[in-house]
Amino acid sequence: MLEIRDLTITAQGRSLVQDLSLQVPGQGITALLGPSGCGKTSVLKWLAGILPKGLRARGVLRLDGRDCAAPLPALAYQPQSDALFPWLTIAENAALGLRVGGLSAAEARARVLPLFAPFGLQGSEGAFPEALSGGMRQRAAFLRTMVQDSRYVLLDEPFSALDAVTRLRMQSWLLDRLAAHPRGVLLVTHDLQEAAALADRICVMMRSRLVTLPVDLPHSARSEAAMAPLREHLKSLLLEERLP
Ligand SMILES: Nc1ncnc2c1ncn2[C@@H]1O[C@H](COP(=O)(O)OP(=O)(O)OP(=O)(O)O)[C@@H](O)[C@H]1O
Repeated sequence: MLEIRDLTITAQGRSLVQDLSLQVPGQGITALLGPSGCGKTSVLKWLAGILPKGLRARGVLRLDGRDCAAPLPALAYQPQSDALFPWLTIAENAALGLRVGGLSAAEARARVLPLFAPFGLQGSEGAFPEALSGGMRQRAAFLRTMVQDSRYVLLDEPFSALDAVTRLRMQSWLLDRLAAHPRGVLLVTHDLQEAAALADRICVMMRSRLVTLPVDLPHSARSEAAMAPLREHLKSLLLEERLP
């Protein structure tokens, strides 16, 4: 279990996140929703140990019941921007996390290349990021994150640049991958449909509290109609939060 306790993030004395406590179980998807600017990305950056200089944080991070400090090798992080290195090929970018983790170039390449076809990236192994569309770059960044063996994965709007069909494909790939290799995912998304389709629990960041909603229905039973009441509930929570 990954736990955040009483996290407060401030910028120039202004509080962005106030006393947030959040748990991410070691299996399944925890979706994190909230109005734009409520601090979701900042929470992920704090977990990843890369909070920008202008922000200050106070809070406790616990892994399996022990206090610890970011960055943790147990966490892989995919930022909102694809953060690919322009001077590396897509295959080299995709293999980077594994290389940092200690694999040789050949071993890392052997792990990432089989994923190029399911990710719709076949043929672009030797290309540089500037030659790819935004959606392709986002998939390359997703590949780089998911191919790592880390126990927890932090995903900041990983499918936002994808067209509807590719997004469904990647979401389905993620569920299959998690079924085969269980790990804990913290997924920041603005997409209520995505949260309802994927998450095992949904956390909504409100100004004064965090609302956590378990989603118990099996993924196979989550038709749009079946999930409509949950989406409406989420929508009303988010609309309520926007009121003055
Ligand atoms: N480096 C920084 N210095 C000062 N303020 C910052 C900095 N980074 C973010 N902020 C502010 O912190 C607040 C939270 O930003 P953050 O990106 O974490 O929110 P978010 O919920 O992820 O937003 P979105 O959903 O739009 O991506 C915003 O008001 C933002 O302007």
